[in-house]
Amino acid sequence: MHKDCIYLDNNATTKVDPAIVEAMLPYFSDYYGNPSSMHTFGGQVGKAVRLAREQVAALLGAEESEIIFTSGGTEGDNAAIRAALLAQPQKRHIITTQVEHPAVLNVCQQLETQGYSVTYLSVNRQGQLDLNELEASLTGNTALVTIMYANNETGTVFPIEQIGLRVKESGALFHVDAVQAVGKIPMNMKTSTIDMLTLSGHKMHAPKGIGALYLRRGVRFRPMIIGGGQQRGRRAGTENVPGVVALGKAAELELLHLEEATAREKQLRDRLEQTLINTIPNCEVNGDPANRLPNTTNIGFKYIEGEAILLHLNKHNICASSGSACSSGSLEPSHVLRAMGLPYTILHGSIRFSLCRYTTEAEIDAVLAIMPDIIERLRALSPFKNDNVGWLQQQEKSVLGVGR
Ligand SMILES: Cc1ncc(COP(=O)(O)O)c(C=O)c1O
Ligand code: FES
Repeated sequence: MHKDCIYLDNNATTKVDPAIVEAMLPYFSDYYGNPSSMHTFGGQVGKAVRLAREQVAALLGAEESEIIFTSGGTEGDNAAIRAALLAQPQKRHIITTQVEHPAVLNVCQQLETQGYSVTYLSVNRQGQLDLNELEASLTGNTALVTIMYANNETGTVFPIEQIGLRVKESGALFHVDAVQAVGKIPMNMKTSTIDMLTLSGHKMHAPKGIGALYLRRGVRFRPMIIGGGQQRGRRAGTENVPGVVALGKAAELELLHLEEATAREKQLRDRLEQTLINTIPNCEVNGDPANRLPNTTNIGFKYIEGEAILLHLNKHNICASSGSACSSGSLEPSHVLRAMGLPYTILHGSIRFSLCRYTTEAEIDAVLAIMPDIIERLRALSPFKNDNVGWLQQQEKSVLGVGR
C-alpha cells in the first residue's frame, strides 16, 4: 500500500479534504445524538443536518427542502428512476442513453423485464447525442428521461437544458445523473428544466457512501426506502450524520473553489493532453473536445492495451484508469467507447486521466516524462506492429456496427 501516489483517477473517487475530515469528526465522538430526537443533545445534531442541507442546496441553486440525503450516486439514481415510475403508473416508457453509468443502465435493463420499454439513445463518434433522435423517441407514454450531465469515462458534457426543454414539452419527468458534473459545472436549479438530480459525495472530496438527490418542489415522489419518517418521509433511516456534515462542507468548498479550481484543472489537463498528443504518434482524444469536463482526458493509444499502460504507470506510482472503476479488470472494452463506434485498437488502448484541485504542475510533468517511453516500449512488443495477416483489419470490421 502506498499513499503517496500521483493520483489522476479523480473520476473514480477523490481524496477527502482535510477540512472536511475536521468538520465531520465531532459527529462521531462528541455530537452523537439522533438528529430526530426531541432533546437538545439530539437537536444540535439536527441543526448540523439542516446546515448541510442548506450548503448542498446553495451549490445547486435549490431550496433546502428540495434536498434528500442518500447513500451516494447509485442510490440517488435508483430512487429517482423508481420514484418517477411509481408517480406515473400509467406511463410505461423510459428514455436514457447508451453511455450512462451502470447505476442507471442496469436499473433500466431490469425494468425492461418488468414490462417497461426503454429507448437507449445512441451517441456519435464524439460521444454526443442527436437531439432529433430524442425528439422522435418522446411520446405521451414516456414517464421519464434519465440522462447524465457529464460522462464519467470521457468527460463529455450533454446539452442538458436543451434536452430538458424537449422533455418538458412532452410532459415526462427529467432526471439527471450529475455525479461527475457537480462542483465542475455551475448549477442553478431555479432556472433549470431538471426535475431530479443525483450527486455523490466521494466525487467531490467528501467520503464514500453519502450523496444527495435534488427533487424539484411539486414533483410527485414515492420513496424507495421506507421506514421511519426521516427526511419528510422521502428517505427513511437515521441520517448518516458525519457523512451529511461532510457533504455539506464539501458543497461549501466546491462552491468556493469552483471557478478558480476548474480553470486551473483545465489548464493542467490541456497541457497534459496536448503534450501527449504532440509527442506520441498514433493517439487521439476520445470525447467531445468542445463540451467536456475541465478535469478529464480520455486518450486512445493505438495498437496497445490500455491495461498494460496502466500497469506501467502503476509501477511509477501513477494512478489512472481505463473506463469505469467498477468494470475495470474485466478486459471488456468500455460500453461508452463502444457506443461511440471507435475502432478496435482505440477501444482497447484507451486510458483516462482525471484531475482535481490538488493536482500539481509537477505531477503532470512526471506523467509527461514517463509516458512516451511506456508507449514506445509497449508498441515494440505489440503483435499489431507487423500485422501481415490483416487480423487487425478483420477486427476493425467486426467491431463496426456493434456500437454506434
Ligand atoms: C456518472 C456516475 N453515476 C453514478 C455513480 C455512482 O455513484 P456512487 O459510487 O456514489 O454510488 C458514479 C460513480 O462511479 C458515476 O460516475
Ligand atoms: S460504480 Fe462508479 S465506476 Fe462503477
